[in-house]
Amino acid sequence: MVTLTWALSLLLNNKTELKRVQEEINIHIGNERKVEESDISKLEYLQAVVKETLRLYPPSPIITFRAAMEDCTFSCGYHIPAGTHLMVNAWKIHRDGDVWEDPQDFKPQRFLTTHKHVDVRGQNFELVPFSSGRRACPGASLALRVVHLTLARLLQSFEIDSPSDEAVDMTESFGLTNLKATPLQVLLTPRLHPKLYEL
Ligand code: HEM
Repeated sequence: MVTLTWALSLLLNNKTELKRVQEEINIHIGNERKVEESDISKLEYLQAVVKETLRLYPPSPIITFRAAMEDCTFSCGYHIPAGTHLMVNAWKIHRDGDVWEDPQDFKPQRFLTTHKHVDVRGQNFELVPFSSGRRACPGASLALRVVHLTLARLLQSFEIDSPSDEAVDMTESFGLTNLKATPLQVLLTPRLHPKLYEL
């Protein structure tokens, strides 16, 4: 829910990207049937939007409860004695200007070009929304399936708009979970045949 809220907010503030995902869904699935889970692998731009959302707004921005198992010294000079309690600032890593061009900007395209091989599952340390290693999020696969399918269905089924002309407020809350500080309001207009909305 947190990631869906941020993804919709980002898309509302970047209408070209919103149209591009909807166009991709039109091309690969059309408007005669609903998007299914098996379609997601074809929706590369949608996947890039989800990655870019998790980069800019990782739901768990600080990864906590770690301790150094042995003394170690980083190449940059930091010495970490064994037993030191550690926290990883994923939010900061995800906006590191040495790794990401225009780190504050929403650019899903980067995951189809310069960062094509960077994934969110903990193998690439510049993008760790689910953390990494043996205590990484065990719900990552489920979360990714739900986020992709729900976002795809929403964007396929509805034109999405803001009730006002103002940009969506992107203020983040403080805390262990990165919630949007203000509620997201959206106007939904059906864009498919009425029979596709029947339960
Ligand atoms: C977009 C959605 C999600 C994100 C970004 C996320 C992210 C994370 C992160 C960063 C951690 C900390 C891992 C660490 O300390 O190294 C974590 C832990 C955990 N997550 Fe998730 N999570 C998500 C969804 C879920 C879901 C859907 C479930 C369960 C169905 C889940 C279950 C857990 C559990 C049980 C842990 C604790 C693992 C441990 O301490 O060994 N998460 N998650």
